[in-house]
Amino acid sequence: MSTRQPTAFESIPAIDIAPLFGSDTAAQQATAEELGRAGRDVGFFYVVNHGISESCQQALFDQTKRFFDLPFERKMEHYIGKSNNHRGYVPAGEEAPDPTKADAKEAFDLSFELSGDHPEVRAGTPMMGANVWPDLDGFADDVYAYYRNVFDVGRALMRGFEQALGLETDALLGRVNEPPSQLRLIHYPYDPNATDAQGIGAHTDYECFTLLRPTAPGLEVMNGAGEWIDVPYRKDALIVNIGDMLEIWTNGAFVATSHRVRKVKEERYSFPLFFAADYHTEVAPLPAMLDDGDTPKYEPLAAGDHLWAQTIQTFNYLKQRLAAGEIELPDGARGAGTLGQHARHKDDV
Ligand SMILES: O=C(O)CCC(=O)C(=O)O
Ligand SMILES: [Fe+2]
Repeated sequence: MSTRQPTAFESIPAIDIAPLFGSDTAAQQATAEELGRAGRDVGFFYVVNHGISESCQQALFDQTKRFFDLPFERKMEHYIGKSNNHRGYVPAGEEAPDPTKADAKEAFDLSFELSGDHPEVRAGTPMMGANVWPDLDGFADDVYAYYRNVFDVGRALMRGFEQALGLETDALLGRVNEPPSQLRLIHYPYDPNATDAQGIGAHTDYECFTLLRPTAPGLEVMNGAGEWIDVPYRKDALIVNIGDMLEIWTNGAFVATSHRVRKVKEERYSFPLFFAADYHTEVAPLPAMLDDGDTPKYEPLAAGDHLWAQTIQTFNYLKQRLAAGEIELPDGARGAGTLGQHARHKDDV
């Protein structure tokens, strides 16, 4: 696959997205163009003036710390392997994108909340349904309040991308109604002895894009020259990166940039919201993204099946269910880490 690479960038841009929430159409267009440049050249950028209050973010941090500070047995009461829609506590070692290198992290996974009588849930669509919540005062309210806010920022960005790409209104956002968009609460514990352990190995994200709020430095992204570039910590920003689905929709005009988390000397939390398309969306290069004579560079992908297949191949409890014949890989599933820029760089990292 010969798709574009990001440029040999040395830093990632910051974009003030306040105009996306206002009514000044010229300012909106200018912001959309900045988003477009960043999506094409870098695949990563900070967004500032995103509108999520500090108190909302602080409540998320406080609740997350309270949860991860619980004894292991209490956390395991919410073990993700007890859930039938992939919600709950992910102990260190459970998720292994590269089985030869364990990530030094634990996590708590939640997603778009759907009630048990929703048709998708009744139909048994993977990963759809209700969240699992620990019995901690205010945890569900505070964490889901952040979810709603960051999801709304994602919607505003999706609109901006439509504009940046010259697409019709709803060409992208019309496929985002009740998506399997996960919010992960991630904890990278401080371990002074594990100096060369990775926090999280190199990868691209599977969805349209990700909105990340870390609490400390450690994130690195790979530029078009194959060099790892540090993403300095900014308290006032969310970090946005393009994922596989937007790379495919744009026929490679936007790049899903590889990234990783290196071990840092401090305890670190991070909060990625993976902004996905609706489960049954077919993601394929959009006709409007093909110039005359261009051919699609990507096979179509079923959004939800792609997420589910990648998840099955990277979580131990799901690998076991697969081996036991309790679940099946969706038809046409791709191997883990075989798509986009990451697949091209895989041997370099
Ligand atoms: O923790 C971070 O800064 C990044 C996490 C990440 O890349 C991911 O979970 O996909
Ligand atoms: Fe990621």
